[in-house]
Formats: sequence, structure tokens, C-alpha cells
Amino acid sequence: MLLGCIGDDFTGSSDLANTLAKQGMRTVQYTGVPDAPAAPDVEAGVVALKSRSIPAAEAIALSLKALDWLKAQGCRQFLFKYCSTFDSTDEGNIGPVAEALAAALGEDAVIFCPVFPATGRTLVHGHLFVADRLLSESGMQHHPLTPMTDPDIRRVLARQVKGSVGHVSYAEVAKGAAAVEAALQRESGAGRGLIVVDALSDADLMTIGEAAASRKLVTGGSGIAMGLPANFRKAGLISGASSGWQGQGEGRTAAVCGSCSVMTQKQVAAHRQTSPAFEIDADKVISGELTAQAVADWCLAQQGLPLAYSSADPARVRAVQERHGKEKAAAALESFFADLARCLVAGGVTRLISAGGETSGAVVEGLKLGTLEIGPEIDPGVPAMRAGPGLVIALKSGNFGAEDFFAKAARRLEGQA
Ligand SMILES: Nc1ncnc2c1ncn2[C@@H]1O[C@H](COP(=O)(O)OP(=O)(O)OP(=O)(O)O)[C@@H](O)[C@H]1O
Ligand SMILES: O=C(O)[C@@H](O)C(=O)CO
Repeated sequence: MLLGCIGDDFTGSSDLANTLAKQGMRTVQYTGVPDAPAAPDVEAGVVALKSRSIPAAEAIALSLKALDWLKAQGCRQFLFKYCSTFDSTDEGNIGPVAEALAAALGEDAVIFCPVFPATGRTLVHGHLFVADRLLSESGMQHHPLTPMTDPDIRRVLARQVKGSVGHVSYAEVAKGAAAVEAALQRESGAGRGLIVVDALSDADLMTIGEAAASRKLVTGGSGIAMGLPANFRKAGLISGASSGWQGQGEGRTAAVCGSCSVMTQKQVAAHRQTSPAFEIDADKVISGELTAQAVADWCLAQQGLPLAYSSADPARVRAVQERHGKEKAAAALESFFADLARCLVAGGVTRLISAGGETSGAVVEGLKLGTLEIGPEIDPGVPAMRAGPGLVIALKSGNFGAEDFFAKAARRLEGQA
């Protein structure tokens, strides 16, 4: 294994694995820290953690454990993947985890670059945009667990870390890899070793990747991985063999969705126009009145692609959180989705689509999925994956995918182009 990656959620990890696979690295995603060695042909390993919204100390401990495993697989470089919208709170977990990994690796110039142009995330003057809106006006200010109300990533990071935050400007990135390398050294030499790096395009990410060739640790969204495989290729270390992934023809498809993000709500609305959809009432889940088995039975009785969703607009989410408490509501819904996934698979579902990072984490853990083999891309940031001989799965980050995502994912999982 050459590149060892730690993802702070499950959908984000598959986003990263998708980027690395597209760039020609043989990539595998692991659910949590494996307790056995990786297969010898894996070139990039992504250890998916569910550490985005847990207490910072726990996120650090888990990430360091993942780092130890990746080091033991022989990795030469390490990547900490977080959300392209920098989902975190002032307590963490991006800053504290990155600082702990940097200390463990002895890296004194750590890149922070959440940029993912294919999904509209760009960074300039240290400010993160989603399409043409500042992060704080993009809908992310209403995120149920990590509302993002400050678009200046330098300021957000500074509130999370012990060390000092530096910046590499867009003007420097535009000058090329040597200029970025020099700027990283300048910032680190001035004691600002946690360095936010601007980027607007895939070409900028390739430049930053080239400049990061000798860095032990880089951090960012999946975009920061774009330029790293080229360094290994240049060194003659990548085999270029194809993975031979195949879709799942037999069985049935179902979709589950706990994401409340703006894009997901559009996808749910589009799906409802043509296909069966069951709205999960959060209050009834929390009270125990609605069971996962009942929802699974409903799904399994439908023709076409059934979708079970709890997605709601920010006002309804807030009302549920006020009635029950944020953590209790999230825990109840996530354990419901884990049960639902188990019931669906037990009922014959072989192609499962899950939307939402926390939701997908619960689904993957609920199904006890171990190693995920990366297949073709469904939409930017979302690959089809094989979880075992009888199950293929797609994990969609909240804001990813086109409006017809659910139907498209079903086709890809079946093996259609
Ligand atoms: N109807 C609802 N009322 C209150 N909370 C809800 C409701 N539906 C979902 N939630 C909670 O909202 C959160 C959604 O998080 P999740 O990570 O799954 O989606 P997301 O935030 O859109 O995705 P991502 O993190 O990938 O962008 C979960 O904690 C879930 O329990
Ligand atoms: O980077 C992203 O936006 C996604 O991979 C993700 O992590 C959202 O949960």
C-alpha cells in the first residue's frame, strides 16, 4: 500500500476512494480499522471512520489507530479526508485530528484544502464557496449536526487548533507546484504549519498534489487526492491494472435516506414524482411507534425502486431536535436506518442505496460491511461499490448527485452504463 487514507465518514471515504480509483490506483475502502493485513495488490487504502461528529478525543484516538494500521501496511504518504464543506464545530474534529496525525508523523507543513470543483466547492482568499455562494449562505449553515456559519476556513480552523494557521494564496497556486512548495515552506518556517491552500479548479489540485509529493500528511476533501497518484506513477510505483468490478444483476434494489441537505431534498422530491417513497416520521421513530421492519416490509411490497426517507426541511429538523434533543434524535434515527438496512438485506435486497454521511455510517456498521471494492462512478463523488458476493452499495454524501440520483444509482449498481 502506497497511500494510506483516513476518512471521517463513510460517504466521504467512498468519495475519496472514487477519486483515487479514477486516477488509476487500486483502491479499497475499509469499514473502521481492519484487524487483518490488506490484500497485497491494494495501492490506496481508505479507512472509513465515523468520527466527524463524535467527541474530539475519541476522533483522535480512532484516527491514530487507523494511522498505525496504515503505517503497518507500508504506506509512504497519508491523507486525512474530511468534508468538502469542512463540516465541523469549534471543538473539532478536523483541526484536532489533523494536529494529532501531524505530530505522529512529524509533519510540520500540513495542507488543508477542502476544494472539490466538480461539486462546486472552491476556496479563494481562504474563503470556501459552494457554487457561487459563500459556505455560510449555501444551506450548510442549517446542517443538523455541524452548521457552518463562517466561510473563512482560516478562522474556522484557528478556533479548533493549538498551532498557528497559515495560508497559500490563489496567486501562489496559479504560479505552479514550485511556488506552492516554497509558500508551504515559508508558512511552516514562520511557525504557521497548518496551512489553508486556495484552489479553484482540478488543475490547481493537480498543482497542489505535485507540490505535496514529499509531505507525509495532506488533508482535505477528495479533491486534494487528485494530484497524488501522479507522484506515485512518476516514481514507477503504480501497476495500472484494472479492478474488474461487476454490477449485481440478481435481486432487488432499495434506497434509504436520512440526509436533510438541500440537494437530497430535491432528489427525494424528484423520486417521489415517479417512484414509491415512504416518509419516515422522526417522532414516531423516536417514540418507537414506527419500526424498521414495518418500513422494510413496505419497501419490499413495492414495484420499482422504493425509497424510505426521513429528510425534512431545516424548520422541521429543528422542531424535532427541540422536542427530543439533538443527540437523542440523531441516535434514534441512525439506529433505525441501521435496522432498516438489515431488514432490507434480509428481505432480498442486493442493491442498496444510502444517502447521508451519518446515515450511511449507520447503514454500513449495521450491515457489518468490511471491505468495499470500488466500482464505476455514479455521479461526482459517489462510486458504486461491492460489499460482498451478494451485495452492491452506493453511499451518497448529502449534497452530492444530480436530481435523478436514486434512479441512476440503481442502474449503475445493476451494472448498466
Ligand atoms: N426528520 C428529521 N428530523 C431530525 N433529524 C433528522 C431527520 N432526518 C434526519 N435527521 C438527522 O439529520 C442528520 C443527517 O445527517 P447525514 O450525515 O446522514 O446527512 P447529511 O448531513 O445530509 O449528509 P452529509 O453529512 O453527507 O452531507 C442525521 O443525524 C439524522 O439523524
Ligand atoms: O467531501 C464531501 O463533500 C463528501 O465526501 C463528504 O464528506 C460529505 O459528507
